[in-house]
Amino acid sequence: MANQTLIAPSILSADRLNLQRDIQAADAAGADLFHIDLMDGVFVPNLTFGPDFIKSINQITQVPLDAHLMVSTPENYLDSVVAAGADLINVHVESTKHIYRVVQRIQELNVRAGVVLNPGTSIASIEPLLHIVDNILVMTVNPGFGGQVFIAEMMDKVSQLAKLRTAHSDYTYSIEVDGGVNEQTIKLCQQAGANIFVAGSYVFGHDITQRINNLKQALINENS
Ligand SMILES: O=C(CO)[C@@H](O)[C@H](O)COP(=O)(O)O
Ligand SMILES: [Fe+2]
Repeated sequence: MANQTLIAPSILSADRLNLQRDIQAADAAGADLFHIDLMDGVFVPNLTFGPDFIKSINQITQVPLDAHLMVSTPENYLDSVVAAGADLINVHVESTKHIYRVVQRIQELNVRAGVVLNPGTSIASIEPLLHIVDNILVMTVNPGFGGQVFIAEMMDKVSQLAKLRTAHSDYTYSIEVDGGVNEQTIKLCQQAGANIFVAGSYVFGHDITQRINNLKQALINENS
């Protein structure tokens, strides 16, 4: 996962009444990771899924699961999210008083630990964590909802994180982007240095196979 290029469909935009159908279509189309947004209505003004939902998804796919925790005091959910089958857990810096401890706890549970930067959160806020985190998720929209417009200014943050990793041999994090990713914006993200690409409304509610192919193709074309 560290340097692998991964397409991560965000379940938030899948059809809730046909979730299994949508997930299995994305799985068959070559989804590399499923991104699951947990929102508690406190850290962000929206309510979504809990750990039981992750467990259900885990039962219908072999694709690894990325839990994006938009909850206050995420430490209360770590054990249950791991037990539910998450392979990567991303936690917002502002959601806990003890971000270092939260990262350590996720890693103790043998799961990859990521920190999330909101559009208004700087790299400086996670500087003491850069040598221990497995992933950094750069929000390219404000957290809480799918279908928002990509904030291109966040590409500076992505490229700075990529440069810092090159300059420090002990920094091994992957770089993930989340929000407003489509067949155009994914190219900007890749050029800036991201390698995990979350896409919700671009993938679901459309021809899922075609949309995942478009994202992969955009990356292939960038490489060639
Ligand atoms: O975390 C979030 C939103 O808070 C995302 O994961 C969204 O689900 C992305 O949706 P799109 O912007 O791709 O529609
Ligand atoms: Fe997300």
